[in-house]
Amino acid sequence: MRAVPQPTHHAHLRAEDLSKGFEERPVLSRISLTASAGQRLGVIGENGRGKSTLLGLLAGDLEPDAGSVTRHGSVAVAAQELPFADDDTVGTVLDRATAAARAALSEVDGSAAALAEAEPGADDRYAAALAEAERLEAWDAERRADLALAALDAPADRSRRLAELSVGQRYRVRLACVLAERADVLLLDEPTNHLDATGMDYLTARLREHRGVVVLVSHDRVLLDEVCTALLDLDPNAEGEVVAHGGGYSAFKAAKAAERARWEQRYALESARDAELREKVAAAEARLITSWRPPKGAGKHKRATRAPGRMRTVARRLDELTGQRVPKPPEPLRFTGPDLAAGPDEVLLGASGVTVPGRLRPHPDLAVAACGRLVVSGANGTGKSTLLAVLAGRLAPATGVVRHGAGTRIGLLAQESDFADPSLSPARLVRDPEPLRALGLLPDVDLTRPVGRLSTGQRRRLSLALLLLGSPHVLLLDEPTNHLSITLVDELTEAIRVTSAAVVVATHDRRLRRDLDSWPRLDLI
Ligand SMILES: Nc1ncnc2c1ncn2[C@@H]1O[C@H](COP(=O)(O)OP(=O)(O)OP(=O)(O)O)[C@@H](O)[C@H]1O
Repeated sequence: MRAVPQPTHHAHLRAEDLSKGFEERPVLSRISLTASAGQRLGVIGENGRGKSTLLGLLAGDLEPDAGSVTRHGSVAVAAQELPFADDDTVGTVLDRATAAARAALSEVDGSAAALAEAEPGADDRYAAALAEAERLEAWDAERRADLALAALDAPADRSRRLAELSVGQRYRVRLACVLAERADVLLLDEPTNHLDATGMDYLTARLREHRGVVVLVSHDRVLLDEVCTALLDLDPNAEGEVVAHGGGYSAFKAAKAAERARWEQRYALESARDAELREKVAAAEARLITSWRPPKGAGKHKRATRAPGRMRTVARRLDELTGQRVPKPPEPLRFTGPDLAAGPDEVLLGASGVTVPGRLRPHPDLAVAACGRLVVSGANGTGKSTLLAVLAGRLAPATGVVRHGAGTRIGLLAQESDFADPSLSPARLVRDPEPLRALGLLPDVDLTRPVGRLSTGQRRRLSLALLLLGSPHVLLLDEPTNHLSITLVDELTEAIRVTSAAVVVATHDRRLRRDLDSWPRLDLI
């Protein structure tokens, strides 16, 4: 008799003591987690902390150096980049996503035929096939996929080649398929990066109603708040442990700040106690050397020669105690926006009548004054990135004119960070690494690693650093929060609010839009 398939609520994911490193560098050390049906775990932490690596291990795409992962139920993954073959199409991804549903339907047909033939055990087989098809809502799989593709504004034409799609479009195709698949365990890496407001609402609703397990890596504070039942913080606490916090991001932020304050307080207290003890020991030692000289031949002489030994024992014991003390709280990377100049002209940048066929429709003219601010908004495909590329002079418009003020420096942070030679390190990409270090965007250890080995967020940090080092008078920021850690998003928001440079931001990030809601807006349609 065939086993009756497990219903979705038996979905379960368990990782025990997972460790993983690359090129002798430990990235994750002894991470354990458990997630059962109905639990939605957000994974957060600084860029390069190992969030994508953890998802890769949970998915079984990466082998751990130690530890194990147990999965109950089917798993669907949307990684930051979708690997694809040259001839893969939207249809290929859809077929893979609906394969289980199609198999379930064909089993229903096969077992129904067996039932009609009165084959032994056919009734059990038919019941199992029906249960599996119902669990997968298999009859509805194609329609669900179409709905998801439409809601996420992903290309629905089955014959479109993936190679011809943008990174964002490919991600949306993959995400739509993952959401339509009805897998038990969903593993999503930065799912909001390429979504507009409609897409984010759709994603949020699907995740909230998912009956299995969700593990998602995200910098999107609103998504973490609205979707997650717990957050796993990969930045270790005072005990060196990685722990999960119940609730969404707002609760976590408060708990994390309180924990950091306690850690700093404890460290200060233990350091003061330690210093006091050491002072006392040093003073006792000094007294011993300078003032206590018993006459030779006296019994006291033996005690005198033993005394320094005792002092050494005390000093050793003190060193041991120091080893057991709470470690110094790590100094987090702190990004401070550099002092950018306001620009040489009253109007630094202007555009009128600018269009690009198929990418950017007519829209109101725009003029960016010195110290000016502008938020560009619009659904996916309305041409925000195209407009920014045109404004930066990287793309020629088909109609209209773009005016750059004389001597005005314009810098663009594009959505994706591409580096021509991935073997070069950040330090080799600049003439002088010191200003790069001073920005506080990359730790020293990453300044000398090849760019191709850095994590996605670390590469985006580098792009941001290179942009700022050019001291632009106008900052054009295309989805600036994508791939960045939440801490840096907060710091960057503050920096662009106060900088003397003019700033144009295109973003779907709901929290950032709220933070910048006093800025003028240009809505593309
Ligand atoms: N294949 C690889 N070879 C060498 N180093 C790697 C490899 N994959 C990841 N790393 C390193 O492992 C660390 C963790 O990378 P990972 O992408 O998991 O981090 P992350 O927390 O997801 O980062 P981000 O927030 O920037 O996306 C980084 O220092 C990265 O450079």
